[in-house]
Amino acid sequence: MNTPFISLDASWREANVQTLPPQLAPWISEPASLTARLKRHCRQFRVQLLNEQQSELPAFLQHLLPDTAAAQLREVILWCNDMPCVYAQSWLPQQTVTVLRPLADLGERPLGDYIFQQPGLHRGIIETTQLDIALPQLSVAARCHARRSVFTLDGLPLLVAEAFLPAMALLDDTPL
Ligand SMILES: C=C(O[C@@H]1C=C(C(=O)O)C=C[C@H]1O)C(=O)O
Repeated sequence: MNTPFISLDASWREANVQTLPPQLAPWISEPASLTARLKRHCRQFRVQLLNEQQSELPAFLQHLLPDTAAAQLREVILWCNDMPCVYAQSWLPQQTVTVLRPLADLGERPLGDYIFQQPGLHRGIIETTQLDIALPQLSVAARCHARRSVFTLDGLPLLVAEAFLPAMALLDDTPL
């Protein structure tokens, strides 16, 4: 079984804006596309693909994506102004990818640019946690706030998790 770069097995709870750090609260509670919000806050935005492969769904995720035998794991870094701001890990069940073919090989196209264009998109609750993120190739080793949601596209599920890296603190709060 191929494993993700980073395990996001932690104790997740429904996001409560009151308990989130003020600077990150708007990002963690953003109901629309994180890609779109990041693009509004940086001059240069890009997706670095770390990993895109068939993988077994980890046991701690099975309650979120029930009846998912096989899934595509996608791991990316979202870069803003040449700073690594978000590590994202998405799990795309085979039955979802079979129907929504563009999900099979997004490469460096942002997942959000696709799913938020689709009619019939529904976002489930936003859960948050804090966990240790180590990305030695990016000289990142920090305890980070993270969020995750299950989306459905006309009933087809996918799970998206995002960890906010230390460079988020360097992003200008005001949109450009
Ligand atoms: C779901 C979104 O897509 C973003 C882009 C991702 C990708 O390209 O893999 C993954 C998670 C998000 O940060 C979004 O924009 O909200």
